[in-house]
Amino acid sequence: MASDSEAMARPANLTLYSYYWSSCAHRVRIALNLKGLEYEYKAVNLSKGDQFDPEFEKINPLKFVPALVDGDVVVADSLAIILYLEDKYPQHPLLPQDLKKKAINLQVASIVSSSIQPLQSFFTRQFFEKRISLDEKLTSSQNHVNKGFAAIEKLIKEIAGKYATGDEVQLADVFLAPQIFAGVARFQIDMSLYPTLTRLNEAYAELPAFQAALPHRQPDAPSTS
Ligand SMILES: N[C@@H](CCC(=O)N[C@@H](CS)C(=O)NCC(=O)O)C(=O)O
Repeated sequence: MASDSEAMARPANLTLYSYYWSSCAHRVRIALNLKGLEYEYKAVNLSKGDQFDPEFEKINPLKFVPALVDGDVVVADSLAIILYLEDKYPQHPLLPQDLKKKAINLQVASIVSSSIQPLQSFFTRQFFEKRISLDEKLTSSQNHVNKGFAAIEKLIKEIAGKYATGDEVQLADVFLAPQIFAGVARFQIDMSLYPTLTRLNEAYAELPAFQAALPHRQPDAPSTS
């Protein structure tokens, strides 16, 4: 097994299957940037149905982005990918040693990835497409995002420093930044309800690793001109 220093020294051979607008892929882009890992970006155009291509299905049988290929390792699902990166590339650790802080980081990541994003997602909204109106869809997404944000605000209010669980950027931040971005850009969430999250979001905007991961900075983002 490679030691930590070997893993850090070895140039990575990483390919990320991503879609610029995917909040799940956005998380992985931040983690890769924080760890200083270069990667090849392979766009999977979700609006055109590229996720259903049989070639992509070989990479992720669930037909979702993100998926990561690292040499002979193929891993899908943002949390699994980021925990894999954490083990293999320990530079810029995303999980603190402190057990309480570590638990909160995992809890925030899990709230975002299982109790917010799947309920607001394109897939769920598409299922309801013909059954409920556009307004009802937006309200439903907003309710799920607000429920999750209210819980996270309470969870981290006392423990937050410059970032969600202290003065280091950790896993919770990697999951929060894309969810806040999606909350504002897609679901018009009133962030004034969440002063801690608002403050954190302002701090994320200053960080190059977060800036470079933004949807409009990706190679498959539509040109604005
Ligand atoms: N739990 C998975 C969820 C992945 C997921 O829902 N991906 C969305 C984009 S954020 C997707 O690929 N949707 C395609 C579709 O609904 O067909 C993760 O965190 O990676």
